[in-house]
Amino acid sequence: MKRRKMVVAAGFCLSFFTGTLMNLLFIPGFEHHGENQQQPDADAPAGLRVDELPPVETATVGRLPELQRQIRERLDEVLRYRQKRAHWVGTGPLERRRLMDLEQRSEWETYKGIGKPKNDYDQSQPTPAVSKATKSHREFTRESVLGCGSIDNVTNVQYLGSGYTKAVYKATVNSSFSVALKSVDFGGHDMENCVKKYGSSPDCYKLASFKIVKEMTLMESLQHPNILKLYGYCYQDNNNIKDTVTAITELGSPLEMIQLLQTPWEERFRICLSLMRLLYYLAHSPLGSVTLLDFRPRQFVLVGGVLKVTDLDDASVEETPCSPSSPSDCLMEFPARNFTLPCHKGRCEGVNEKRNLYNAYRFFFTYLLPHSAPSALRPLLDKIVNSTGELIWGTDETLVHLEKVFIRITSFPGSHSSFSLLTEYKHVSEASIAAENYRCWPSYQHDACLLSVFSVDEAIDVCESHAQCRAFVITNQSTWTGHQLALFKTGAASMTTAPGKLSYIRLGAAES
Ligand SMILES: Nc1ncnc2c1ncn2[C@@H]1O[C@H](COP(=O)(O)OP(=O)(O)OP(=O)(O)O)[C@@H](O)[C@H]1O
Repeated sequence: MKRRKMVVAAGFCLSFFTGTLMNLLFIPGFEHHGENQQQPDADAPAGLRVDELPPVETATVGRLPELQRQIRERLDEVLRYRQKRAHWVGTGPLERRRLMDLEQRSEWETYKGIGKPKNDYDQSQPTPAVSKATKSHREFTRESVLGCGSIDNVTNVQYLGSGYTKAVYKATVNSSFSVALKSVDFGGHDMENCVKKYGSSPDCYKLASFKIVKEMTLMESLQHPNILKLYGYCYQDNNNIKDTVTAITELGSPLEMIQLLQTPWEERFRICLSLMRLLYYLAHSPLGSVTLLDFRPRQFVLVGGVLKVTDLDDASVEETPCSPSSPSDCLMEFPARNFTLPCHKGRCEGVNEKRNLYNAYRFFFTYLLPHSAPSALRPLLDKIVNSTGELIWGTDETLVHLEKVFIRITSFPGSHSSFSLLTEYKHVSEASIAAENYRCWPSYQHDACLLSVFSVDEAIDVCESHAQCRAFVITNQSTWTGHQLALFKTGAASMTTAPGKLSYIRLGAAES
C-alpha cells in the first residue's frame, strides 16, 4: 500500500514539471523507443529501477526455470483463447494483428508478439493515420483502434485504482475522449513478490504482463454491453524493460458497495439485471462457459449506471474434471456454504455458471435486490434471492425471472400505488417549486426528496406516506426504466413558472 502511494506521488510530482504522461506515471508503455531514454529519477520508487536491482543471487538462479514455466503456461493459455476465438469467427482488427504476429514468430518468441503490431500494416486495412510520434513499429492507429500515438499527448491523467498486478489511470485523448489506461504496476505486489523470489525484473514483468494480454484477448473475444470495451493498446520500451504493454479501455467508475446501498432501488436493480445479462452471456460465450474466478465487486465498474466487468485476468473456461466415483471432485466451496455438483462426462456439470451465479448472489443480489424494493415485487425478488442462494436455478432461469421484474417495473405502477386521492390535490401546469425541500431515502438527490414514480397516483401515495410532504413536482426527467422523477416538497410558497413541469399541492396545505 505504501509502495502504491509512492508510485502515485512520484507520478504526480513528475507530471507537474513535465506535463507528459511518460514522465508522469512511469506507466510502462509511454517511453518512446529510440528516443532519449528516461534517466533513473531520484524520486522514482525502487521497484521501477531495473538498473538498480541487486544482482541475481545464486539461490534465485535455480528458481528461474520455474518462472519460465509459469510464463510458458500463461502464454499457452492466451494461445488457447486465441485459437478458440479464431475458430469461432472472423477476426477483428486487433485480433487479426496479433494473429499475424503469432504466425510469424517461433512459439517461444510469441510472448512479446502478443498484442504487438508488426512493422508493416495489413494491406487489406485502411492506411492508419500515423502521427509524427508514430514512426516506430510500435505505433498504429486506426479510426476505431487506439494505439501509442493516441496516448502520447493525453491530458487530465488521474490515478483510478490498482490491484495485485495492475495500475489503472484515467486520461483524456485528443482533449475530448476519456479512456482508462491499464498497465503492470511496477510497484505492485505481483511484481514486488516475483522480483523478490526470482530476482529478474524483465522476466517478472513478462509474467505479469500476460495478465493484461489475457485480459485484452478476452475483451476482444467476448463482446457484450456488460464487458468493458478494449479501444486499443500500446507496446513500448520502458527503461530496461522491452515491450511493456498498456491496454486502452473504456472508462468506468469503480464500484463502491457502500454508495450502492444508498442509491435508489431502481438503480440497484439495474446493476443486478446488468450482472445477470452478463452471466447469461458468459455461460453461453463463444469461448465456452466462462467463470470469473475473482468475482469481487471491485472487478466491476459502472459506465453510465450500467455494470461492466473490467478485470478479466482471472476468467477461466476450464471446467473442473471429475470422476463419477468421486463426488468430492465437484465440491464447490464458498465461505458460508458448499455445493456438490453432478459429474457428467468427466466434467463437473455447470460448474462455471454456478460459481458465477452463487457469487452474484453473495456479493450483489443479497445486498441490492430486496432492500427497499417496491412491495409488489417483493415475492418475486425473494424468490430470485432464495433460488440463487440455494443454486436451484441455473443462469438461464434466473435471467428469465429478473427480466420479468424488469417488465413489471416498466409496465405497471410501483408498489406505492393503492388508491387515488387526486381530488385532494391542486394541479398547476408548467410550474415548479424552487425551495421547500426535505430529505428522504433513497433519493436521487442527497439534499432533496427526488424519487422515481410510475404515475401521478403513485406520487400522491408517496406524498401521503411522508409526514412532511405538502406538495410535489413531476419533473421532466425520467429514470432508465422510463419512470418519471418527482420532487417532494414541504410546501409550495416558492412556486415558479417552469415549462414541462407539473406541480401538485395538497389541498389544505399552506401555500404561503
Ligand atoms: N476501466 C476502468 N475504469 C475505471 N476504473 C477501473 C477500470 N479498470 C479498473 N479500474 C479500477 O482499477 C482497479 C484495479 O484494476 P484491476 O482489477 O484490473 O487490477 P488487478 O491488479 O487485476 O486487481 P486485482 O488484484 O483485483 O485482480 C479496479 O479495482 C478498479 O477499481
